[in-house]
Amino acid sequence: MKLRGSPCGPLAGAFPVPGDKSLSHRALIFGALATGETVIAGLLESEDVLATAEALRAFGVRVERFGPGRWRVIGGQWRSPEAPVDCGNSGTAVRLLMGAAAGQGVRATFTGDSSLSKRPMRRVTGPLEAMGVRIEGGDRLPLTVAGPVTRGLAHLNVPASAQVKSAVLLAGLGTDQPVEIAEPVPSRDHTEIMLAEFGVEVERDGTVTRLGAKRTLEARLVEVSGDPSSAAFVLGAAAIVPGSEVSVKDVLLNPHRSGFVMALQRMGADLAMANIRGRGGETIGDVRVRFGPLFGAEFTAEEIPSMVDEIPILAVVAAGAQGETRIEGLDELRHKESDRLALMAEGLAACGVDARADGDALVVRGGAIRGGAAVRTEGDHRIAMSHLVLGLAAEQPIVVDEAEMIGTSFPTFRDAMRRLGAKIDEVEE
Ligand SMILES: O=C(O)C1=C[C@@H](OP(=O)(O)O)[C@@H](O)[C@H](O)C1
Ligand SMILES: C=C(OP(=O)(O)O)C(=O)O
Repeated sequence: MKLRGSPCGPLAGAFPVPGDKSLSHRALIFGALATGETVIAGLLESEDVLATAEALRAFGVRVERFGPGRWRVIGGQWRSPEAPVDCGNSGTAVRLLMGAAAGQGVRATFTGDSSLSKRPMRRVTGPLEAMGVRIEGGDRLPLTVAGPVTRGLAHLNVPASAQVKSAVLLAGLGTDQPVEIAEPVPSRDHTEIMLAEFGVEVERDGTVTRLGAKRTLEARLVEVSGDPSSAAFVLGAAAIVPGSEVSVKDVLLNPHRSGFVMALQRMGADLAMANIRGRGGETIGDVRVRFGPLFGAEFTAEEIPSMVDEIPILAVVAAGAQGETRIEGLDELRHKESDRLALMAEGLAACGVDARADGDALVVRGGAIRGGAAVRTEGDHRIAMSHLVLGLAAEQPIVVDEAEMIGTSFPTFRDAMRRLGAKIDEVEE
């Protein structure tokens, strides 16, 4: 399905964004490792998260939906699935499940779609192998992981990856040996926070995270807050469509996830945060953005992990700003659902924006956005949503070639945007 984002009037409204994808995967997996019945409210029911739910069933775990966003997971000992476990498009699903399965001492073969099958996995299987886990396969799926974990590990998490850190911590639940991870640049810490909520002893000492003696989980209630990576499309659109004013409610504001909000502020956006509070060990709140003048800015490699999935929409915001924006340290973007660095430079340029990749940096010079182009997404949800938002602020509509994949992270994107006044519609073929 092709979608078109067209120039439109001001966006206005307030709404709660759907549940956070990172928290949703973790709530299901941790519930599956816990003793007792975990109840989850606000789970993101996107394809990536549903892939995790289905995978857990293959491991013999009872996972049930009992209402919109309301799920029940009955944890216990996992069994080795006979058939390969298909993780679809989701890097988080496959990498966290490899670690968790190893820690449970089971054997499983993991597969994924064509995009996931191109993504590097050695970054996870390497550390798991060092923990005594048997691995069959190379750097790409399909791969077989066979527990048990027989050794502890001290791991240096470079490049900063929360998926690798999580896989090591989850595998570490299966041993009483020391397990620690050092991070020169911190990646998102939802695993550390949620494991502690589930009763695991997690010691955090500056840049080092260590598992303590208690490595068992007890079931609990998990309330999933709004996804800042989805909110970024809404806020980014409000920042560049003249006259807009939009608020997102109950969104996760963990400092390792709020890089995009900080970036908007640095670019001069009219932005306010309110109602900041704690929930389930995380910080959440509401964010309001009003259209106003934006200015180009520089972002360094150290800032990237706090907005790694938001770089495509940040590049779109940069297209609507005055002057040059330079975003450094984007090598990891080449290893996501697509080569996001190359596709953003290509898509923006096709829409008449002065944008280019410069080594592992993205350089965007803002100004009038011509649009009037069809853009290639290579099935990457964030590339699709970013260009649809760009179309709202362009002179001519922008068409994206494949929009189904938006369902992997933000299935209600089109409805949510349309309710705010955005013009996003299907292109008849
Ligand atoms: O742990 C997570 O939930 C995620 C970590 C990030 O990946 P890396 O760990 O590869 O940086 C991010 O890009 C992904 O969307 C979700
Ligand atoms: C990179 C992403 O997800 P994952 O790694 O889980 O596929 C994303 O959602 O942008």
